[in-house]
Amino acid sequence: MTDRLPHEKGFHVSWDQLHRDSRALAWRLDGRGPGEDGAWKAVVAITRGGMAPAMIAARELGIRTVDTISVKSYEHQNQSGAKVLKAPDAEMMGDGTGILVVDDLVDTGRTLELVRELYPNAHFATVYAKPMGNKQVDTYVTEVSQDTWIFFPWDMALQYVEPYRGKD
Ligand SMILES: O=P(O)(O)OC[C@H]1O[C@H](OP(=O)(O)OP(=O)(O)O)[C@H](O)[C@@H]1O
Ligand SMILES: Nc1nc2[nH]cnc2c(=O)[nH]1
Ligand SMILES: [Mg+2]
Repeated sequence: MTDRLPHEKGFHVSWDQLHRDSRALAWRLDGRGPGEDGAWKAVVAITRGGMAPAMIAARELGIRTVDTISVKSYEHQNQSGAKVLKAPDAEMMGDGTGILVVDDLVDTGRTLELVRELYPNAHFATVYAKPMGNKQVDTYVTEVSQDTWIFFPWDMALQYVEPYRGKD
């Protein structure tokens, strides 16, 4: 995106790391919902990146009601450049009370800002957060600097590398 700083650093997340961090996120949220015993009503994943963390969190917290919201961001000059392509069940969502909205990360905060406008009482959780967007998140696990690009396991593959001293 045009308003993002250049990314000087890379933060590479393996499946194992993502699993551990998503579990840590779930444990932080345990018992903090508005229901009986602090239960949450449902988990809503922001697709696509939120789906794996949301699945892991739903499993940890014993939540079987899982829905999705799909947000597409546009690179226009105006701030209203994000659009909902697929909304979760309206009756279930209400104003967001008791709903755990999960995404993999918050960067500028634009995606969460839009979802928050729609469901102001939902709880917003991400695994990773950058400073520009972290005020949009209620709970997160790890903060990385704004000039860091996070590489997720679904965007990577194992590759052969030459030995440090070159081939024999
Ligand atoms: O805080 P922001 O600046 O809005 O950026 C964060 C969003 O960007 C990425 O999703 P992306 O839109 O790239 O789509 P994807 O999840 O389908 O990969 C990421 O998964 C977050 O949803
Ligand atoms: N994979 C990935 N997607 C993003 N979308 C916005 N910021 C990021 C990032 O750091 N990594
Ligand atoms: Mg996303």
